[in-house]
Amino acid sequence: MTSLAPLKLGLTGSIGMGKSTVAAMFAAEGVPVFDADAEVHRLQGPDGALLPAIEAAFPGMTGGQGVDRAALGARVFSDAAALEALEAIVHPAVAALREAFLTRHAAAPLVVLDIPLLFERSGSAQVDRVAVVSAAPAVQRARVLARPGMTTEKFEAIVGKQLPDSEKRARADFVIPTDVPLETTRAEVARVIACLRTPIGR
Ligand SMILES: CC(C)(COP(=O)(O)OP(=O)(O)OC[C@H]1O[C@@H](n2cnc3c(N)ncnc32)[C@H](O)[C@@H]1O)[C@@H](O)C(=O)NCCC(=O)NCCS
Ligand SMILES: Nc1ncnc2c1ncn2[C@@H]1O[C@H](COP(=O)(O)OP(=O)(O)OP(=O)(O)O)[C@@H](O)[C@H]1O
Repeated sequence: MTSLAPLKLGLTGSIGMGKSTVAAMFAAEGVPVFDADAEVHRLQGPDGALLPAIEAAFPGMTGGQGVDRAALGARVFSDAAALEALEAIVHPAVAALREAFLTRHAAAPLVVLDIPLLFERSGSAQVDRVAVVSAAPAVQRARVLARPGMTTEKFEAIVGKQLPDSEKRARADFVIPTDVPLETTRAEVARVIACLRTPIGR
């Protein structure tokens, strides 16, 4: 009997739209989730596998606690070439971890790949369906600017590097609203799972 590979749902959305929160809702429903951002934090954290390569490319940006995220963010979000150099170090490592995750969960009917830059780095070709988490711009802005160390300049630099939310919504199979009560978002997550678990949804 041929084993069906998992249906791969890409989960994406711009900064502060609610990817991590919605990914946790899928996980709570028993769906295996690959969290690319969490893997990047591990790779860049204390004893992270990428620290030597990042220190070589960006001297002084790592220490006992791993990458100095604020300093490296300030360095790369205002310099396209520097961001490209950092991505060239990080993205292949994340891709290898993503393949290991898919192998580990080969028998699951459905898996979620939480990838912030799914559309920006043509990752959508590697998934079967795409769900975009989305909220009104004012809600997104308020959430992100409330974060410690975040500035308007950094927020706008990051948003400027990400595909507009309207474009992501237009390209998505599912749009999961996050500027609504958590229960409403959770119900939408359950609906997406139910849809993808039926043969028609596949
Ligand atoms: C530069 C770094 C150290 C800054 O860390 P910091 O904790 O300050 O920001 P954080 O990682 O939480 O990202 C903040 C926001 O920027 C977005 N973002 C991160 N990297 C990028 C990128 N290369 N292009 C566009 N947006 C990005 C994230 O999706 C998030 O919405 C970090 O963002 C990083 O290493 N980025 C490069 C790797 C990458 O592309 N990661 C995102 C996809 S896996
Ligand atoms: N209905 C909702 N669904 C999801 N998040 C919500 C909702 N209502 C409020 N929030 C809040 O919005 C914030 C979303 O932040 P979260 O870290 O999930 O976004 P993100 O897209 O992962 O951000 P980043 O791209 O910076 O990693 C959280 O603080 C969450 O509690």
